[in-house]
Amino acid sequence: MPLPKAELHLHIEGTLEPELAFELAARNGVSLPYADTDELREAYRFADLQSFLNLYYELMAVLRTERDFEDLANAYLARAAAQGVRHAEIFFDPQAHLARGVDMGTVVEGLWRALGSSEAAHGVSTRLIMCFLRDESAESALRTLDAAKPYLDRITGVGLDSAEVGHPPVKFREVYEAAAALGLRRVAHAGEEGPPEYVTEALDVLGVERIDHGLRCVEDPALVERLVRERVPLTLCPLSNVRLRTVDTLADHPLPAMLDAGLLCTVNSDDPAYFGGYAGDNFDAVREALGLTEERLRELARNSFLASFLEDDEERRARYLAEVEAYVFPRRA
Ligand code: HPA
Ligand SMILES: [Zn+2]
Repeated sequence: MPLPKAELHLHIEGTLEPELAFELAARNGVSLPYADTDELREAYRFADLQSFLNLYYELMAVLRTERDFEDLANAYLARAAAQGVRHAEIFFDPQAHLARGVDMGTVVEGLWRALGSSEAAHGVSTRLIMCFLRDESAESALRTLDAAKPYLDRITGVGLDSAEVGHPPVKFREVYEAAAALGLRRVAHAGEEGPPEYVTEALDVLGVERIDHGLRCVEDPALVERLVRERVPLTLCPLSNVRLRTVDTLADHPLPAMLDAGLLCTVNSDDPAYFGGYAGDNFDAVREALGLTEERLRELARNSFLASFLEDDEERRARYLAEVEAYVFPRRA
């Protein structure tokens, strides 16, 4: 049995495995510029965030119907459950679909068909977080929030993703204020490729409760001190960092130093179909590469539930936390 954990940084569109991409392409009569799954996998050599995003947006062309989004989410939930994920807070990128003529209802209803039955089908509780694309305009983000209004009973919060550098959090002040007024929780990607100042701005201007990635906070000791003091969770994605070249190798990842500093770190998969592994694979990889002790791994799992948006179900959070404390690591060969 794998260590129980929550996944807090997961783009549902980034769970599109090559096999499912080809299946959906055939179902929808969409042609992909790759001969087969092997040729597609060959394209998974990224120089940076943008080179990944180009492929990520290109492959979304196969997602057209409610059933496509349902199948995508079910495939993710099954894989996540097998790796010990008990609770998943799932990002989606509506603007990328609206731009292709796929409306908000198709996306949210389709995802919900899987998320609404996830506890029964997979034993995984879920939340949905709608992300704004930061390389699109602030007006587009406001229109997207407006389009989501009929579905707010299914959406827990808002996030901010896509190309970071040159698109500081302040650009989205207005839409985050509007989201807060609607009772939505707030998170944002910051400090993945962008500078530590973007982390500070996301906290001070957007009022976010968690920072997605936040890796580059380590360049600013005063910021680290603040994140520790205010117990701001960071949703780290170690395999993503290697694939997008934000760290050279996993052995160079600052996760151990960040934990030593007292930061509330969590480990997540980001876009597992593209970056070489799901949540459990990320835990295994950091354990191996960084020599994390069982108590450090337990701390990461505990942090994931402490950082999750389970305020409306504290009983469940307590149950998950108890599972973490009771977990017995298997003997290693
Ligand atoms: O890792 C990421 N960073 C920013 N935007 C994204 N959209 C999907 N994955 C990512
Ligand atoms: Zn991400």
